[in-house]
Amino acid sequence: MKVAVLGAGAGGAASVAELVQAGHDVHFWARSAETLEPHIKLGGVAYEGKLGEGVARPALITTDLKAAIDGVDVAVVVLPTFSHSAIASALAGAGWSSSKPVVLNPGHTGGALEFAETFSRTGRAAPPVVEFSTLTYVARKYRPDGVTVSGRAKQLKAAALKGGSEVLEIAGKLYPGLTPVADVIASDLSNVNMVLHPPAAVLAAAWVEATGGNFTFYVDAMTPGVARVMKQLDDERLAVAKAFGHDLPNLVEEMKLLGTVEADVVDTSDFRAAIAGGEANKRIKGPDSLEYRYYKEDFGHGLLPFLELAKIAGVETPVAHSLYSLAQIAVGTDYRKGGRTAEAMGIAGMSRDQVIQKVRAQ
Ligand SMILES: NC(=O)C1=CN([C@@H]2O[C@H](COP(=O)(O)OP(=O)(O)OC[C@H]3O[C@@H](n4cnc5c(N)ncnc54)[C@H](OP(=O)(O)O)[C@@H]3O)[C@@H](O)[C@H]2O)C=CC1
Ligand SMILES: CC(C)(CO)C(=O)C(=O)O
Repeated sequence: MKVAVLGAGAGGAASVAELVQAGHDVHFWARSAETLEPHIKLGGVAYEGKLGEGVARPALITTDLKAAIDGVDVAVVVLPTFSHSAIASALAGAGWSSSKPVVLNPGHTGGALEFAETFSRTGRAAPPVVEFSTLTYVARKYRPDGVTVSGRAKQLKAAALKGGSEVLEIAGKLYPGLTPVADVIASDLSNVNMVLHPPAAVLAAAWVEATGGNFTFYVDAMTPGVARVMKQLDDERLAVAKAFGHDLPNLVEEMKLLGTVEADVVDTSDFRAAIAGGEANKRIKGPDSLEYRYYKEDFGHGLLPFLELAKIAGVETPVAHSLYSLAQIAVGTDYRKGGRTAEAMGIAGMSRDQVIQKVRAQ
């Protein structure tokens, strides 16, 4: 397939590596010349880890969005989710067709809804949008022209707004291992980062500020108290999902499907042991400051849309509220500004049944 990969962070670089290896004709786009320059110099993306080792050479590397999407069958957005609205506007402006699929890898919580809402506000019908519940990789860019991939999701939840099974099939050809779920609310609420990051982000904020993140986030900061808060937050997530008609696995079971908790873990209620024992995440350091995406993205584009969905479903979520409020104060921000509100997702004022109807209408 002819694919535009939009984004040159760790996820975008890993995607280029996997898609080029699989024989797809890849156009690699990023907004800044500075980020792309090392890749242009190398002629591609150096990769190591779960995808093997080598240099993946896409057909085109460019900051010109029009050139990147010219003639492609599908666009894959591999960017922090706080940029989904900006990329939706940019794609609409660059002439993206309303009939060609866009894959959000990941969409996290509310990605497809926000993307479609922003695109349609430009006056054109939104294209089919497929969202993944999380990124297909655990990956970091330790060098400017390359990526280290320590995990590749085994089973990953995905759903589409418009186009249904047809566009999910296209996404599945690009990224084997997708598990289609009933609707985007089910994939929204399967976003593990929304549960995995906020408890330690808030409870270990002093540690982050004092050390610049010199501790392991999923081992050192996965203390018994953090794990207890995480478990309660996860129960709230499952309750909201249930109110929308979805029986979802708990966080540890979901991470087992992804492969970030080891397959032989039996006690899925012991969050601390299961998560700290995961090989893919084990060595990942804490955030270097309160500016890191765990503080921005997982609140403004994680817990915020979650709280909006919980409100619509009429489910109490005191732990999510507490973490959200404390993070706002600690970070000194208002997550609603530019955040994924109900309005941004195009579901403001809707009842639970109206939301279900909206996401299931093909
Ligand atoms: N990495 C991982 O292991 C995991 C990541 N995820 C999620 O996957 C997504 C991608 O993650 P990852 O690739 O690691 O993120 P990165 O932090 O590596 O991505 C940074 C890139 O995003 C670009 N960017 C930021 N804002 C915009 C914008 N408005 N328009 C265009 N480009 C933008 C930056 O561009 P520039 O260089 O110009 O600043 C930069 O190149 C995130 O949602 C993340 O939470 C989920 C699970 C695991
Ligand atoms: C470490 C990981 C992959 C957790 O699974 C993550 O969520 C991230 O870096 O954003």
